[in-house]
Amino acid sequence: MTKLSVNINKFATLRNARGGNLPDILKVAKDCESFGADGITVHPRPDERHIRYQDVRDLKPLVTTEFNIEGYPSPDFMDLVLEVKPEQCTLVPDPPGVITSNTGWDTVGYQSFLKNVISTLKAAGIRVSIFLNADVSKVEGAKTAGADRIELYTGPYAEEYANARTQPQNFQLFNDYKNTAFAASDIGLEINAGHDLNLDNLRFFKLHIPQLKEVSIGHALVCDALYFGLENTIQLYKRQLQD
Ligand SMILES: CC(=O)[C@@H](O)[C@H](O)COP(=O)(O)O
Ligand SMILES: NCC(=O)COP(=O)(O)O
Repeated sequence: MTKLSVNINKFATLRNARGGNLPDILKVAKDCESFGADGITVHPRPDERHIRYQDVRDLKPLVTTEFNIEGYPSPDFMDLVLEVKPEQCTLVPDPPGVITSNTGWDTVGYQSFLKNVISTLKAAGIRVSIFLNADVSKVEGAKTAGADRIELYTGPYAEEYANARTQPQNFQLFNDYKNTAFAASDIGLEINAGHDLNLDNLRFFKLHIPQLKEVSIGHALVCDALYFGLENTIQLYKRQLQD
């Protein structure tokens, strides 16, 4: 079964809208775990518009499943991750101020930078995943940089999946995801995926990428929780991830 890591960024967005502590994201994280989440993901951004650096520190002793911290490896981010020591760190090439993540790493151009960052994280015992587009040509660079896993950036998949309902013959893009996943697993990289996954598109992805270890899902899951409740929603997502 593929693991579900719940990204709790959007709960922090709601909390920050009023400046108080509602919802309490520490309680949210604990509740997600007790409702069945296999992990908790956070993506502290430089402007701290949702998850704050202090949230990450406060979450660490409470999270009993897998803690996954995502972000661009700036000096501040690296200090935080090395202090908190999550089970997994997912490196994302986001420039500061981007609305949301929108591409994977150029593992060729950033090879020596990634190698350096990844060796530092791995020396601290942290598993490293790197955010990658569905592009076979970037897979080898992920391996030589020292990553343990890749996280397939599924934003374009989600967009194409929605269109493919009316024009399934146009769903060529999915071959790129399959080829990238198989090329990665052939050289010993494990496969995560995330971004814009939802209750419509998750099952198809899971069924066609059998190596899928873990997905991290936030935005759509939080939107669904408004209608179905958090516990039901987590169970609905988990059902999509069954073998
Ligand atoms: C790497 C990735 O795809 C996620 O972290 C996603 O970008 C969520 O971040 P936001 O909640 O800031 O949009
Ligand atoms: N790594 C992807 C993630 O954590 C959540 O992305 P989204 O579901 O909020 O688009």
